Amino acid sequence: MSWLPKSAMRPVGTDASHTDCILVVGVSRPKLAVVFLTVMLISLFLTFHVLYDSAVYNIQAAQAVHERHRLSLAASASASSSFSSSSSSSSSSAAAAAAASSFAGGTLNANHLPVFVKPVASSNQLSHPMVFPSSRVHFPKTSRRLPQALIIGVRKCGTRALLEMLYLHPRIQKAGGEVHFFDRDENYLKGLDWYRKKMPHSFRGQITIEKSPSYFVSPEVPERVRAMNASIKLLLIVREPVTRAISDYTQLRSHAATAILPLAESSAPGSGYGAKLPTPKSLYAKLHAAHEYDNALGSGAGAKETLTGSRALGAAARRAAIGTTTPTPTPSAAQLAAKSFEELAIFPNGTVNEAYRPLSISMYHMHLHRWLEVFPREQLLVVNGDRLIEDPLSQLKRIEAFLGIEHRVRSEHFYFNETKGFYCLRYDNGDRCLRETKGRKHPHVDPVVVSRLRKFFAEYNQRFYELVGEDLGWPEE
Ligand SMILES: Nc1ncnc2c1ncn2[C@@H]1O[C@H](COP(=O)(O)OS(=O)(=O)O)[C@@H](OP(=O)(O)O)[C@H]1O
Repeated sequence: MSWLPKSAMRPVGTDASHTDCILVVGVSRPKLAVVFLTVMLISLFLTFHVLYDSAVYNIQAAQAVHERHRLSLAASASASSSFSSSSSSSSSSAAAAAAASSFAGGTLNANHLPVFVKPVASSNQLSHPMVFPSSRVHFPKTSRRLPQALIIGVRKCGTRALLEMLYLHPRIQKAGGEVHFFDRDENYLKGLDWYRKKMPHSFRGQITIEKSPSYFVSPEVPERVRAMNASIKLLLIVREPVTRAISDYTQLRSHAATAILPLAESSAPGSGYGAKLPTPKSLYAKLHAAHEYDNALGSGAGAKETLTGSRALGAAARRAAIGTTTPTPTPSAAQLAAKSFEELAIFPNGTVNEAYRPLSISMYHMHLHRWLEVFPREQLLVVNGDRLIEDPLSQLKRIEAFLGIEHRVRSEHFYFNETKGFYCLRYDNGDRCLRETKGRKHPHVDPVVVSRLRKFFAEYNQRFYELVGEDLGWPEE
């Protein structure tokens, strides 16, 4: 750029008395000017970036110190009052009711602040791990990532509680609902990109988890999961099989429908307890034939699981038409809903209706077998659902170790809610319990039937213990 000498300026027009003049500014080296301007813009951008950077860091650090402080207060309060449970639990349940849905309600809690916050050098040291040891905050981009871990089931064993409890950990991100990518063809055919878009945003280093309990019992799922990620970590939560079946029945009945396979009758005589155990293959063939029925039942939470009579009956009719099952008259959903668990689980001749869906899902060994044909045992962790109810922390510690993440979920994150009868979660922004569809009151079941079913399951359970290499100690009568 150069200034022209004064002589280069001349009056505009003929009237020299006017002072108007033209200043001509020329750029002698345009390329250099462009470079100069670019450098200016870049430094301007960097200045703003650093300012923004440090502002966000200060906010995060303040929040984390606050959270840490709050947790230590809560811990000391609970230690001193050793559970002011009844009053706090009722207020907590009110808070939970207000929270309306599941534990977290989808809001970010302080634990889910970016995990790269620099620790504060004080006694209030942040509990957030320092991923980047430098003195300034780094901003790794968030993106939607395919899950690195799956809760594959089992339905009614505490899959929702497990996911919400895991979400307490800052390294965990969860898919909000059940995606049913691998078990529903209409979703699977949409491809992995569709699935990825169903995942939450996560930071690098966080683990995304999805849960769809029907994955466990759907035959095509293990191969499909392996095709996506052969080293994925699998979480399987199980519960004492008879209790699980009763829970399943309770849920189905509460939706005014009850699961009974139309082909159940064909397996009635001599196929129940005391008869020769069916092979996993033959049992599985039956389940496979009833797969549509399973989908009609749904396997997720809440209303999705409602079995509409027409849909179930339609599936049964189609199967009958293509000859996959004995064409038996199908009772209406209302008739089924009116039946007791005892009637559905045990035939009048005293044998166990092993094709009754709530029972066949509880035959864990049969389903697990297929998973272990595809995945090595070390890639699967069996979580004890009964223990998760009584002592969630013990199970969460195992899972943290299995997932290779530091122990971050602490007893301060839980409190026992007397009203609900379950542990609820303590977030920085409030206490949350699972909604009322979790922890329903089970109907009274004749102890003779319970004992009969436990005997029936004893051998199946042994096979399951052998597969997982652990005895879960479920009662045998
Ligand atoms: N903390 C806490 N709060 C409430 N409920 C808890 C909790 N921990 C485990 N459970 C048990 O979870 C059972 C429901 O299991 P799922 O979430 O797998 O059900 S579903 O398949 O998704 O419908 C549910 O079964 P039911 O008691 O039969 O309703 C609970 O026993």
